[in-house]
Order: sequence, then structure tokens, then C-alpha cells
Amino acid sequence: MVYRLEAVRHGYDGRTVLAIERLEIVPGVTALVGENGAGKSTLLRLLAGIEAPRRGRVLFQGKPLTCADRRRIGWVMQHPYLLRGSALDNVMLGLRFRRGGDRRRRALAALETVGFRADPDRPAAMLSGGQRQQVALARCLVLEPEVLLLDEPFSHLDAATQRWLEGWLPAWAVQGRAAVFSDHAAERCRILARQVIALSQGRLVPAPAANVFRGRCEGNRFLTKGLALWLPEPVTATHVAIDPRDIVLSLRPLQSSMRNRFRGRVVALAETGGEVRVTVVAGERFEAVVTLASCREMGLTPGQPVWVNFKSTAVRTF
Ligand SMILES: Nc1ncnc2c1ncn2[C@@H]1O[C@H](COP(=O)(O)OP(=O)(O)OP(=O)(O)O)[C@@H](O)[C@H]1O
Repeated sequence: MVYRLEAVRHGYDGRTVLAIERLEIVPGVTALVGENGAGKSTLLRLLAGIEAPRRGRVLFQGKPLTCADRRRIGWVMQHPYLLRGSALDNVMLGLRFRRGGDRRRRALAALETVGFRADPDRPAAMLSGGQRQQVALARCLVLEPEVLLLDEPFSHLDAATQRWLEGWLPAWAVQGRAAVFSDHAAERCRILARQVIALSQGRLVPAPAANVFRGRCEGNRFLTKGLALWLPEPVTATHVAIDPRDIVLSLRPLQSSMRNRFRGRVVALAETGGEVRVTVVAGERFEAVVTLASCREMGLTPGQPVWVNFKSTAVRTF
């Protein structure tokens, strides 16, 4: 195990933004997924040792994380800060305090590893967002870290570089190494990562971070702002989550045992790898995943009325 978090509470200005009772991160690729402000970057900063939690412990390879461990952990920020000078200067900079000669050769090799195709002597100020990400990644890799923490690494990359990173990340995170990245694309997280950590409002959620609604329980109903959902049994909870794959869309009310049925309207459709993610507003904003074939069969288009159906047992509470 690479990390273990125990009873961690962290926040700013007296506000708790992260509350994690227990979390273990294993070697390989781990994805952090959640809405804007869910706490992904905050968690990455704790894993990087840049900030210490207000309460609780972050263990790194079984021992409390210390400043000395920081040199074994590479951290690439969402908006990497590059210094003046060339791309190559930026990568060589990290090697200033490291032993071993031929810093230029090592830095060039790191740039090549991350697929940097521009002139290494090009001033950093003239690089694109994606190239800056690559330089920041190379600057980490040249220090040969055991762990890589990447904050939304895909967000500024063009399609080709995204594909490159999708292939590179799992290939790097082998032999005990760990890579943790945050992302908004739940699909990519599921494909790339061995472990997906879903966060919502600073808490771990036991489901993909889609269809997470806040509210209160009343018997075996859960009341959100816009809906009353059926639960299998009365519980106490402040949130519910429904896996998008547990939602059945239909053009007419279904004759079935599914107790949760809501009439709504399609607002967006996004195709990924033979599947379509359909966003429907039906009291709340739902995401459902359907096959391309059934999407075509139903003739789903934005604005179309549809029914959102799911079983009470598909509603997870926490
Ligand atoms: N330095 C800070 N000072 C005050 N509040 C902060 C600070 N950093 C983060 N926060 C707050 O903590 C919460 C979690 O923020 P965080 O950046 O970790 O979320 P995130 O999941 O990474 O979001 P995004 O996907 O938008 O980057 C937010 O409400 C944010 O406003």
C-alpha cells in the first residue's frame, strides 16, 4: 500500500472541505473523480505533503508522511508554474540539487519520455498549455519519483496528447509505482485506473460521482430539492447516489417493478466508445448511460421528453 489516510479533516478559513475516515491507495493508477470543488486538489496536496491535514494522519508507505518523503513524490499542478528560461532549463532546474552528471542529457531524455516535440530551447513563456503540462511532467520525472500526483492532467491537452498520456500513465505506474490523477471524465477514470476514488463535497462517495443528490430521509423516501426518491428501507442519510448504468430510459412509462419513475427531458448527449451518456432533467439532473444502438432506436435528441426509471435498490445512501 502506498498511502493510508486515517480520520483526516482538512479545510480553510474554519471550513472543512475534506473529511475522510479511511482511505487506502495502492500501487498502479488511481483516479480521483468529483464535481468542481469536491476536494480533489485538496486531497492531492495532502498526498504531496504540500499541506498537512488539520486532523488525522496521512501515512506514506506505512509511516507518517514527512518533508523528506516529498522528494519521492512528483506533483504536477493543474496550472503548472514554469520559470523564465527554456523548456529544457525548467526540466534541468530540478536536478540542481541532485547528484550525477550530464543534467542536460537527463533532462532531454525526460522531455522525450513525455512526448515533448517542440524545440527544448524554446522559451517556456512561448509554450502552449499542453506543452507546459509536458514540461511540468518531465520536470517531475527527471527526479525519478516513486509516486506521481497529477491534478487534472488531461484538461489542457489536445486529443493526440491526451491519447498519449492515457497510454503512458498505466505503463509508467508498474513495479510498485503509483500514479494518482484527478479528472472530471468518469469514463476515462474507469478505463485507466485500477482504483477510482469518488469525492463529493469533500467526502468519499461509494459510487461513481454522478447522480449524487443532497437531501433528507423521511421513512423510505429520500427528499431532494426537486424529487422524492424511493429507498428500499428507511435509513438515515444526507446524500444519495445512483449509478448512471442503473438508470433505464424509456419513451413511455414502464410497466415494471422499478419504483422510481420520473418524467423529464433530454438536455445533452455525449458519445464515448460505443456508449452514449444522456443528461436528463427530471426534477434533478440525471446522467444515464445507454448503448449507441438503443440511443438510435429511441431516437434520443436534446429537448425530447423521456422517463427516467430505476429501482429503489439502485439508490445508494451515505
Ligand atoms: N487555499 C484555499 N483557501 C480557501 N479555500 C480553498 C482553498 N483551496 C481550496 N479551497 C476550497 O476547498 C474546496 C475544495 O477545493 P478543491 O480545489 O480541492 O476542489 P476540486 O475538486 O479540486 O475542484 P476543481 O475540479 O474545480 O479543481 C472548494 O470549496 C474550494 O473553494
